[in-house]
Amino acid sequence: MRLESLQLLHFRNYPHLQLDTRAPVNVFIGENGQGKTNVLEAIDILALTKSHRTHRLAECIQWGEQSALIEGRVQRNTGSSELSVTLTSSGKRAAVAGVERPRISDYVGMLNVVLFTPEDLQLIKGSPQVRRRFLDMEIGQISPVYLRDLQQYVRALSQRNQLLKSANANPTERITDTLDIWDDQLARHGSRVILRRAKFVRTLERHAREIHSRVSGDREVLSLSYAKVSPEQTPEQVFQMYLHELRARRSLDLARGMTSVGPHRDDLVILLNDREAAAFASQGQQRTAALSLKLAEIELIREEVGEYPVLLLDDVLSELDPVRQVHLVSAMGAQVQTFLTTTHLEGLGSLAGALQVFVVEAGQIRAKTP
Ligand SMILES: Nc1ncnc2c1ncn2[C@@H]1O[C@H](COP(=O)(O)OP(=O)(O)OP(=O)(O)O)[C@@H](O)[C@H]1O
Repeated sequence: MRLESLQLLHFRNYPHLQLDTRAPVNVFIGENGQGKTNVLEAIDILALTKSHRTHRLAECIQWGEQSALIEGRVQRNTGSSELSVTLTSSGKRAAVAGVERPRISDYVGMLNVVLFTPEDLQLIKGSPQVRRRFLDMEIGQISPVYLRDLQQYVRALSQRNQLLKSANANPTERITDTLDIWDDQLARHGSRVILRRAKFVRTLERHAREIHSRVSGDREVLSLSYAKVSPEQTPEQVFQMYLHELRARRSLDLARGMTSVGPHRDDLVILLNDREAAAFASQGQQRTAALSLKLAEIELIREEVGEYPVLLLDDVLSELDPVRQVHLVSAMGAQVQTFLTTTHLEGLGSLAGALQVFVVEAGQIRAKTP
């Protein structure tokens, strides 16, 4: 798929921007702080209605303005569509061809993106939260059902935690019956989230393993596992297992006033040659593993949705050594439309014919003619 045009209104440091982005590789070049990342952030929001930089989308509205608008035309095998996301201080609205989609899960997936930032190099070493977010963002864009299950899970979790806290503050309160109901709700939604993540991780592993073996020169085998759940288990089995764990930890949860087990605590475990990469892999090995996971995501989305996603690379080339750069660059262009930010064009020579270079300067962009 391709993002053919992008329009911004009062987004970050862009009062107004209109870009023709039909080229296979769109490069945004400029000094620091000029607005390169802002463009990728806008595309990320257009795709996912979320920003990788902030949870508070209102921060993206240009200072002094009331709202921001991101619009883009997406060309897919099935046809083209006009997408838009409006940000205001009170929330966000997403629309297709001008018609609002009140449920975000009915919007996400119209434009698929894989974003790779220097922070993604922390995927291996970072906290479990980073990896959970990675899973949620990626599964969310290929499965609207997953997004709904996750939302319902988060709601049930917050209710259960409130109940635990109030019981903790007031030990004489009888809450067993109510807690039984919330345990059931939590296990119902949570088991769907767990099973979907386990399935995603299994497919991701298949792609990542092959890519990693290539990038590491056949020296390393990458394996992934998630929450000790096998994708072959039935929903009922996972439900019973999770419910059992919730019951087993009930007194602990009551004492702590919070839920100690479930998808909000699970981790994606990444192994290199059967050893946990976070603990044992060198910096370089961790970078290779992160790169393999990102490239695997591209393949996985193609498998799931039938065409390649758009790749967004935020200042990541300069973070990789020449060997890893070559692997990343070889994924770009012909089939995978790519948007990247950089301060120099080094390393992109092989893509010369596919490049459209945009020069970014203080919230203004001009297309550089070859
Ligand atoms: N809400 C906003 N309104 C107006 N300007 C903003 C807003 N948010 C951020 N900016 C401005 O956007 C600029 C940063 O843009 P961006 O992060 O895209 O830079 P960059 O070109 O990617 O830089 P670097 O190469 O350092 O990453 C800063 O000058 C900042 O002041």
